[in-house]
Amino acid sequence: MILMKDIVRDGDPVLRKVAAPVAFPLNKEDHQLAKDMMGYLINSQDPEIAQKHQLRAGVGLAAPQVGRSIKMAAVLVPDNDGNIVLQEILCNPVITRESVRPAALAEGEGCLSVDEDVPGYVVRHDRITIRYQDINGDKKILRLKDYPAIVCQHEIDHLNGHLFYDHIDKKHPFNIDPDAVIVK
Ligand SMILES: O=CN(O)C[C@@H](CC1CCCC1)C(=O)N1NCCC[C@H]1C(=O)Nc1ccccn1
Ligand code: NI
Repeated sequence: MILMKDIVRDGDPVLRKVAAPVAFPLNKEDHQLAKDMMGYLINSQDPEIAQKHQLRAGVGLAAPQVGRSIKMAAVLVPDNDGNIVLQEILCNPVITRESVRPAALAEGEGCLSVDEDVPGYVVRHDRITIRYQDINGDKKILRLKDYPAIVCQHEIDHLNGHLFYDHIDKKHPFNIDPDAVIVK
């Protein structure tokens, strides 16, 4: 079971590396890691389990955040009513298309690997197309917009050594294109 103590924090170089592609079939260790990463998200979104184990609720987790520099991330994305709209293990994900139109979370972003708050709009793309392989190595395509698109961009960033605050305008953190979608 992954706990907060297993989550690597900003300053550790692993968070700034470009992670290595995963090979299929996944070896036992990487297959178990995928299960454990999704398990963390499921546990963290259950108030009782999260409270018991002091887990910060998360909607995504990338392998570098648990010290493994491989291109694998788990996403478990609820809508505002708490219904799961995206549950997937993204292996070797590549964003093949991205809208010109920007989007940002109204509340800004945080990261389980970044303990301090960094205020400001994290400017991303409102719509993206992702090509990836699932846990079995099957090639998949995802076309996403708004919140699920933002979550996946945050996770794919981790696999390429980027953190959310890299996308905040230092001088004008709350400046954003008037055409941007502000996602609640
Ligand atoms: O790389 C992955 N991470 O760093 C975990 C992050 C990923 C999200 C941040 C913005 C887009 C993706 C994460 O989930 N959070 N960031 C820090 C604390 C809050 C938490 C969160 O947004 N929780 C949440 C939201 C809705 C419903 C349930 N829980
Ligand atoms: Ni993160």
